[in-house]
Amino acid sequence: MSDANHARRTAVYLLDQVLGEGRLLAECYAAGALEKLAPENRARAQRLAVETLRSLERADRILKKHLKKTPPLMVMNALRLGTVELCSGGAAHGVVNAMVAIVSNHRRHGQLKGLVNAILRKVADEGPEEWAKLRVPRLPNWLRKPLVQAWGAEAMLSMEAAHYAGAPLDITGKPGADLQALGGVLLPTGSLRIAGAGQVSALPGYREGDWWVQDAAAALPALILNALQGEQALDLCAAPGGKTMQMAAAGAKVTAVDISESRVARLRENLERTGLEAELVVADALEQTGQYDAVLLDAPCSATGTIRRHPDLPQAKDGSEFGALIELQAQMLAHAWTLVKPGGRLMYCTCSLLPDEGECQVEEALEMFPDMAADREALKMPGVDADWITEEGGLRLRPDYWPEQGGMDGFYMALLRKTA
Ligand SMILES: C[S@@+](CC[C@H](N)C(=O)[O-])C[C@H]1O[C@@H](n2cnc3c(N)ncnc32)[C@H](O)[C@@H]1O
Repeated sequence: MSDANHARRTAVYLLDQVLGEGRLLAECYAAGALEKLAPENRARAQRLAVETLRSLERADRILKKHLKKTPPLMVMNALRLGTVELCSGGAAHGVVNAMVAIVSNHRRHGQLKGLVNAILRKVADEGPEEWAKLRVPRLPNWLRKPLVQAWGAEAMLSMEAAHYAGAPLDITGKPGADLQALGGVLLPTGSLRIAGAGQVSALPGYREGDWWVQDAAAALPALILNALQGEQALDLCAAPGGKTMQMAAAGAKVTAVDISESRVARLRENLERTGLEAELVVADALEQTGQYDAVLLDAPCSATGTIRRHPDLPQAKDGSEFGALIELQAQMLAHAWTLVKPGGRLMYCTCSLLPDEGECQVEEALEMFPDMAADREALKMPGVDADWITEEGGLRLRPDYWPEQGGMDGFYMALLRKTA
């Protein structure tokens, strides 16, 4: 099998895992799904799976016309991948033959190769023209409904357009690092944005540890917390460490806590590459003790703010985990508050679009703790629209913000000060 077909076959496997087993792509990669591929083919398989998931609704609409009944999932996914490739400029001959070969090699479904051939030939003829007329893919209803309720139908369509457009590469530089060789655009909040970056580890300054990958929205919590030279800072739920590195680079003495050993290993690698220092602790944030000037809690959440880069999430999940996450966030926020020195501050944030994981958590904490006050002034900075500041005093970011610059991740953050 050619390299390209190997990548395609792996992409079909990844689609089977996401759509059949409810697994996230990151879980599949961690379990070794890409191990047998050469590095350039890994990137190719990932890109094919991600593009197919992002365009799933469009592919299904085109295929529906040609299918009398839904074939087994593996065959359906091969058809989906073929359709996405054909409708985004793939050469008909190569794509059709590849998908036929992949299905014909399958132990149980090999006999359906004729069906795949017939359907993809039709798609090759008619699909590309139809594709352009189809609507921007919508989120599945389990997620669309609460988001429409929170932000309205019009905002939902803008967010879906942002999800479909995908995300550029944003990086955070070490203070004083010369990032000119990277090109890109300096965003008003200080992140550097690079379109069509290619392989990250091949970019100038990566090996030297001059910068790290971090969405512009994800860079704001540590900027707003503003841990200073010599301050004791605690990063709860820290891995892979974007915010730990920001605080360490600012000169704070950082303790970084995360429950996942493998994710802390990634955090350690990131610190080694960038030459930054932090004390690393593999533990449950709820067990952490001590008193700190600045605490950052990037609580585990639905991650619904990251769909631009993770289109697998709405397809693999169904919302059944939300209740437990919301409860855990409330517990973590209350515990984090006990770790803040009088006169100190807590940054609470989540990469979620759901108010239950952001606005509501802070609203309830403000009611519960009389010594807690939300600092609105700290949220004002170039590039941040005053309208994004919320009633309870947090900052709401959405993927449809900064549309001309290429959007941003969905995020919520609030800076909570403890009265001395
Ligand atoms: C949103 S990610 C953190 C991203 C990180 N702050 C950054 O900027 O790179 C959430 C993290 O919470 C960690 N986590 C989940 N439950 C935890 C717990 N009970 N205690 C500590 N960490 C936890 C996960 O392992 C995961 O690394």
